Amino acid sequence: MLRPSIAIIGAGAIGSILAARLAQSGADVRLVARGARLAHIQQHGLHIRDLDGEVTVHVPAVAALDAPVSVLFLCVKGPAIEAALRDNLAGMGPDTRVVPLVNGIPWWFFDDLGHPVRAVDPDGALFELVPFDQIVGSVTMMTGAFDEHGTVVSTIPHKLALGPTTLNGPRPVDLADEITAAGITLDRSDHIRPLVWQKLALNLATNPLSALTGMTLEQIAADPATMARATAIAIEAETLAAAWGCTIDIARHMPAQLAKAGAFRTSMLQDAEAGRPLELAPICDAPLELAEARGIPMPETLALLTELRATLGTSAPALSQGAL
Ligand SMILES: NC(=O)C1=CN([C@@H]2O[C@H](COP(=O)(O)OP(=O)(O)OC[C@H]3O[C@@H](n4cnc5c(N)ncnc54)[C@H](OP(=O)(O)O)[C@@H]3O)[C@@H](O)[C@H]2O)C=CC1
Ligand SMILES: CC(C)(CO)C(=O)C(=O)O
Repeated sequence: MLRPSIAIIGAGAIGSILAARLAQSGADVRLVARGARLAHIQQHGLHIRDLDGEVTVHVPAVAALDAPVSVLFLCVKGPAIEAALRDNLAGMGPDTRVVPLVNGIPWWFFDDLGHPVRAVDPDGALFELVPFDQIVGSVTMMTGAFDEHGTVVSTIPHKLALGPTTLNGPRPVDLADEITAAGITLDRSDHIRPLVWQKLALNLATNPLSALTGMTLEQIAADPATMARATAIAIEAETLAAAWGCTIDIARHMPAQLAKAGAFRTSMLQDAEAGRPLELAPICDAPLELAEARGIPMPETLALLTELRATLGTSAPALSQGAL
């Protein structure tokens, strides 16, 4: 049987793990990378250490796609999506399924708002670029971080949730075999939206706090004052999700969940430590925008974000485009 052609844009933590796992299982996969990372991957391959051990995997790596693929995974930070897509328009044909493995509120999430969420798609460019019926909804439930040798390290089992963006949207049917063959547990859900809200709540409650304090997830769980702050934000996220018609239950499970995650530095803490812009637009600004639209107060979230931005000052420009 002909296997689907898969491309992954973004050779960071998540893109590298996904590319390596898919390539190891014999998938027809290529990875779009840039700069020194592209040269390194072309010369030395991808180095991954996860629960199955340490491997070097050679994956075809290119600077840009030159022909349509069946499945296009976006593994870049939220604010980089538009440029990544524009650089790779040749990879997107009328049958390409686009799977954004990106934290926060996805740009396609509120098509029923009548206008895009400004924080994630300020002028509707993403709506224009990707036909809605080609998008597969997703939630990334895996972790990755580069160690000092350039190896991507992951310490939890790899898991992805994929599902149609709407009940009529494309189903990730032909992707399921590829994902599971790659040793990634697949949660195939016809109701991806509650999972997106659930993950958003976790990221909102932990990512900015970790970037502000430098704490790992288990350190947040172990520090009563910080955990209380995370819980208050998770409760605000629950109220927000409910205002948009979705019941989620995360705050009371969070201490145990964070303790179990161990010494993981969130992707936002990794960015803060590397002096990179933070992914504030989809994870923080978008929920605040949605809260404003429904008249939901989120004082704890707003206070944290204000403190984080003040701490970062102008030396680390946020990629956020939201009007905070
Ligand atoms: N890391 C984690 O544990 C988790 C991350 N996530 C989410 O997954 C998404 C990806 O995160 P992560 O892998 O950590 O991010 P990284 O910052 O590690 O990787 C992003 C990669 O995208 C590349 N990139 C950006 N723009 C382009 C472009 N135009 N063309 C080609 N490559 C491009 C970057 O290249 P360059 O370095 O040159 O900028 C970088 O290699 C984010 O939304 C994150 O929140 C979700 C769960 C866990
Ligand atoms: C692993 C997790 C859930 C931590 O908040 C994450 O998504 C991230 O680091 O961005």
